[in-house]
Amino acid sequence: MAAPIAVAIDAPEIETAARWASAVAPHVSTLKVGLELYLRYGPEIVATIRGANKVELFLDLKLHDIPATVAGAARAVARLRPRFLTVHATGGSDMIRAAVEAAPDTRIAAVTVLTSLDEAALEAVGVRGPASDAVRRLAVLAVDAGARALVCSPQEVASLRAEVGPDITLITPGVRPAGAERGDQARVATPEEALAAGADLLVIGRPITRAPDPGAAAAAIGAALRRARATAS
Ligand SMILES: O=C(O)c1cc(=O)[nH]c(=O)n1[C@@H]1O[C@H](COP(=O)(O)O)[C@@H](O)[C@H]1O
Repeated sequence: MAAPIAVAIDAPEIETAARWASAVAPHVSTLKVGLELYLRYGPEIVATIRGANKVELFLDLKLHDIPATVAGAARAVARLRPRFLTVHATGGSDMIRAAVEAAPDTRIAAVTVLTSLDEAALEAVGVRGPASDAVRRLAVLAVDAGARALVCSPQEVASLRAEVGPDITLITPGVRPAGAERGDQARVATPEEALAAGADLLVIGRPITRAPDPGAAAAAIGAALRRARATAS
């Protein structure tokens, strides 16, 4: 079974993206296309990434605007039939609901607090207290507005699961295998920790795509997750 991993295909050009996609697709459930590729290539990149790869598509555009504009944007990309589409939860209830209504066949995933932000960075933008408090507040707001998926760091997954129940898909970037470079991620955990905490889908980019052999890196993390699952059950 493909591992519950969304590989972030954050490449500067389409040829590299296609190479990464075909290398990792046999090992993972999902491929994620984000702003870097979508803003350069638009729907063409979605067709390329899907190509012959049997994977779900995660379109990570992190929409954040007034409700009417987000509705229009969500409608524009809904025809690409992504499994997931991200919006920023801080856009508020009406904006999230507008996205949900505009893309009924897509799971709108509300990004709570970016995994690159630590407590000090949050305070600098006016959010006081632990990141987990803001994550919880935004998660409840997003689910009440109809979002069926949430993006948070692995550090908040266990408490969010208790808060929102089993039916909401919990997606965690900020995943770093032991010893991997953290880069710009602040709130991180290993793949095994994220899974044990209750994440449904782990977003992993550079630890896979920047490895000497991305296919082997994806396979190795997938195998580690299967071992962790077998030990836990
Ligand atoms: O929405 C996301 O996917 C996302 C939310 C978030 O809070 N943090 C975050 O890193 N991401 C995305 O997850 C991916 C993480 O990539 P790596 O840091 O290379 O593993 C990037 O494509 C980010 O855009």
